Amino acid sequence: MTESRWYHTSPPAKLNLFLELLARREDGFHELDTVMIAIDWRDELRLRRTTQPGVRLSVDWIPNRAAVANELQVSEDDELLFIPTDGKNLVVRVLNRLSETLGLEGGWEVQLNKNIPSGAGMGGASSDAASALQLGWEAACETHPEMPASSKRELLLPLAAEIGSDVPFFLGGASLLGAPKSTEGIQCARATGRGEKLEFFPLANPLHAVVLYPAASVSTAKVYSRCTVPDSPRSSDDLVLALQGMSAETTFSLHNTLEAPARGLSSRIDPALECLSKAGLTHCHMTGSGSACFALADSSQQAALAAKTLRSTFPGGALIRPVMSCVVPSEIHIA
Ligand SMILES: C[C@@](CO)(OP(=O)(O)O)[C@H](O)COP(=O)(O)OP(=O)(O)OC[C@H]1O[C@@H](n2ccc(N)nc2=O)[C@H](O)[C@@H]1O
Ligand SMILES: Nc1ncnc2c1ncn2[C@@H]1O[C@H](COP(=O)(O)OP(=O)(O)O)[C@@H](O)[C@H]1O
Repeated sequence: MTESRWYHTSPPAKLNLFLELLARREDGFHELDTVMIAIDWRDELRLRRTTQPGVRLSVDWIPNRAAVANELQVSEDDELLFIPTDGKNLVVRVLNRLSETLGLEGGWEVQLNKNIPSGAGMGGASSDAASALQLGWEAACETHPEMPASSKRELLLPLAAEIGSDVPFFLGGASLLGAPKSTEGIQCARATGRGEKLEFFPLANPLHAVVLYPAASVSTAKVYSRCTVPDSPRSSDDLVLALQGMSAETTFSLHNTLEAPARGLSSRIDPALECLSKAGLTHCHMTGSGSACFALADSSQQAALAAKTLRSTFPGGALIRPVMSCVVPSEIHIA
């Protein structure tokens, strides 16, 4: 077995523009209707195949742990900065499963540099896992040229869904069908089921936003456990049409049913929503199971200015960034 070259990409985060519970399932999960966009707040992931078995993962923060701790106003060993490097990391888990599925000898060397806050409702772990799947496939094809490219979709999609509800979203749509990237322009998806059943669609216009992570970790399981399925769930139909520029309505509304229970679990979400609203931004909501919140801006300039103002006015530690919608999956480069 030979070693491969280094493959790298920049896993994007996501925002849930809409999230509604439809039913509680027998397996303890909920049937969802959610609309997700990928945003250009990115981790950095590099990997190669090695002759040594197992997954050797090293993790650091961008630009460095001390700078991120300072921005969050926490110590460098605070729980907020903890990222597992063992089998609890979804990157390790997905590469072990890929090796098993493809019957690969040897192992993997991985470098993960975090930018996306962990446990923020921004899908950082799920996105890293999807990128590791994509890079792992490319590296495996280099050392095993006999692998049929046609089997990529039927092999990777089930693995992604097994690792987490949001992982399939970050694999993207057309790219798994082998369509050339340029024909994609896909930046949004409606997800149902646990979140793994996806309908990708193009945004009529790029979305600009400010994301504010208020230095608080919220347990996804606890948030869901405090939710009740509404008698008449809202539908994302109108939003999906509006995002594609296919609605007669000039305005649209966003919604996240996990927001209320999450606000009861963390006192940092209300001030985040309030400050985003006072910064002249619209559609202020929490993403996913939180604690990160976002608000839409009319342009990248308005988003940059609002983020700058918020960094000087928001009380306590936070990561505050202007962001823009982007395509999934992210570009793969070979070093
Ligand atoms: C909330 C969302 C919204 O996009 O993302 P994040 O906020 O985590 O980014 C997802 O539904 C996160 O899905 P997933 O990645 O599977 O959540 P996990 O952390 O694996 O699940 C933790 C727990 O959340 C509950 N859960 C999760 C997904 C789902 N559709 N229904 C649920 O009830 C289950 O109790 C599960 O055991
Ligand atoms: N690659 C990873 N990056 C960040 N957190 C990870 C990763 N792999 C596993 N985790 C664990 O997953 C949880 C956070 O997952 P993450 O996707 O960042 O949260 P959310 O889905 O709420 O945005 C934490 O418990 C963290 O320890």
